[in-house]
Amino acid sequence: MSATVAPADPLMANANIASPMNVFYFLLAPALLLWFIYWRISRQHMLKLAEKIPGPPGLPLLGNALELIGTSHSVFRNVIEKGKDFNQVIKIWIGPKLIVFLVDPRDVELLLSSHVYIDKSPEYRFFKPWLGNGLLISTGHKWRQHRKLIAPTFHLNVLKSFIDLFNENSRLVVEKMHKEAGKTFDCHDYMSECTVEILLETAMGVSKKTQDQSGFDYAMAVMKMCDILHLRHRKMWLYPDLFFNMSQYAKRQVKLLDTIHSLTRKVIRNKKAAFATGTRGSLAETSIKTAEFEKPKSNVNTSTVEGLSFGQSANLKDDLDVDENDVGEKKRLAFLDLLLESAENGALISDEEIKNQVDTIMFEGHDTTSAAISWILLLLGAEPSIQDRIVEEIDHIMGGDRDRFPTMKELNDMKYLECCIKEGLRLYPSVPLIARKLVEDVQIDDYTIPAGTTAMIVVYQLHRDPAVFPNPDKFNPDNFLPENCRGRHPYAYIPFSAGPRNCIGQKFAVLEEKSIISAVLRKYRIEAVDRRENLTLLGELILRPKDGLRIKISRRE
Ligand code: HEM
Repeated sequence: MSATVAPADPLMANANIASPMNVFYFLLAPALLLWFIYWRISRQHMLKLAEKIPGPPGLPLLGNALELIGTSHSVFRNVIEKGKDFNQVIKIWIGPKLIVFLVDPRDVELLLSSHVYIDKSPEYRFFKPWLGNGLLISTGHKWRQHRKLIAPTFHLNVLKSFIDLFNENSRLVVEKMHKEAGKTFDCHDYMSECTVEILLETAMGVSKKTQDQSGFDYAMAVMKMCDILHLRHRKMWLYPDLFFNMSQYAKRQVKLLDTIHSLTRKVIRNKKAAFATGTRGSLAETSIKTAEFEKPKSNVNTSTVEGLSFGQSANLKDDLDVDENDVGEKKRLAFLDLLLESAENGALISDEEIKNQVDTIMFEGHDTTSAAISWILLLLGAEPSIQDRIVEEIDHIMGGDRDRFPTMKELNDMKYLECCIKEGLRLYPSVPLIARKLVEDVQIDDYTIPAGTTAMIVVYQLHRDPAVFPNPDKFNPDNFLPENCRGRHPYAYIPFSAGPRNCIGQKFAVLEEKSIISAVLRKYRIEAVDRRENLTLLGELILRPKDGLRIKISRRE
């Protein structure tokens, strides 16, 4: 028994001192010190260059982190206020992390038009459990390969086959909203459900009736998931997965992802089953059959269909503007049809990658558009004369028939409505911040921004530059009349980003918005209940107000 008590033998005592644990601790301290010295030296370049960039003073080690602690609203307000103080390039430190904000169109062009600075900032990794290696967050060869594959599935040639489904779902949401007539309600809930269901029936090609889960449940799970991701951005201690996984948020995330992924898994299962029987195209049924889209004469270039070009793509050709002659038969398939066909024909895309892309399109394709449409309904609700002008335009184009639904050509012709949509996205860009990780030093104005920095484009502020948009806070659709756009810097207005990583769904989004808004306005007069100046803005992944967007509707005679 006595042998198990404290060793009397000094040799045994020495053996304990040299136990593996003690050796580990003994070596850990110098290893950490060496690592710290190496880390400091490797950052000399960054620290030296960062010193020259203007920015608010910060605390040792923490930098400006304390200014970014708080509610989502206060953080967004701080970012916008700081931007006003400095106007051009501004740096802040969040602990060891250097962030540079850009709000000048020339600087934004330098970054976004480049094929070098295409990497998303490290915070996008929080999306991984949800979107895997989908288009939004992937980079390098995989991103290029998949972008090339997917971009043509949002070409106008494909979109024209969606018009009846856009119209059918617009009709349904107008019908659903009928029970709200005369009451105050949040229009965002309706728009979320409608935009999810449009995506299911168009890009995914399944019928919403065959999904067990409503578009609304999915949209709500997405919104709560975005809250968690945004919380991780704001709370530094939740950055490392180790700490996040121990928090209550990780458990909530697992449940939300289960709801989200169960919808996307079912979509793929349904579509695969149809595919196996040789069925291509959407499985959804529609009672609306609009007149066939007029096929353009062969010498007409469809690459810039007037009225559907936004920001940079209004002036430059990009991969979304593929000339009709370049688009092979295979590329005319809708999104999920094309992915399944590609997987069948070779190794371009695996099952897991298909799931990632479906999750990405379902998220990017509904949350952005539902926010944009809801903002516009609120803005129009405060401007009866602008509403009347849109309705006049619609009546003029559709011969005063408010019961039938517009063709693709008629949607294209709704130019004033388009100005309103553009103006809505100027004031309330669905994606208010775009972040890139700089993989190389970049010269911007008089400053060299070092590699390793996160470059943050503050779209919200860029769109409110009084030098570009006089009286920038006013809702003024005339800002987008052709004569007022002339000479405007192409990167001064970028709701869909710009350059090689711009939004692949922008034409889809504009057509969908036109279809829904024109359907709502044909039936209802809108009155804004919330005042813009009283709204608490959450500048999260998607720009939205804290308490929804409340309007009233009344039947239009
Ligand atoms: C009003 C509606 C929309 C707005 C304002 C919008 C805006 C944007 C912006 C700003 C980006 C760049 C994000 C970044 O670089 O961090 C983006 C990327 C993207 N968007 Fe949209 N979007 C909209 C609708 C859609 C729709 C309808 C789809 C698909 C159906 C879509 C699919 C995508 C995808 C896949 C990307 C990633 C592209 C890439 O990185 O190559 N978006 N969008």
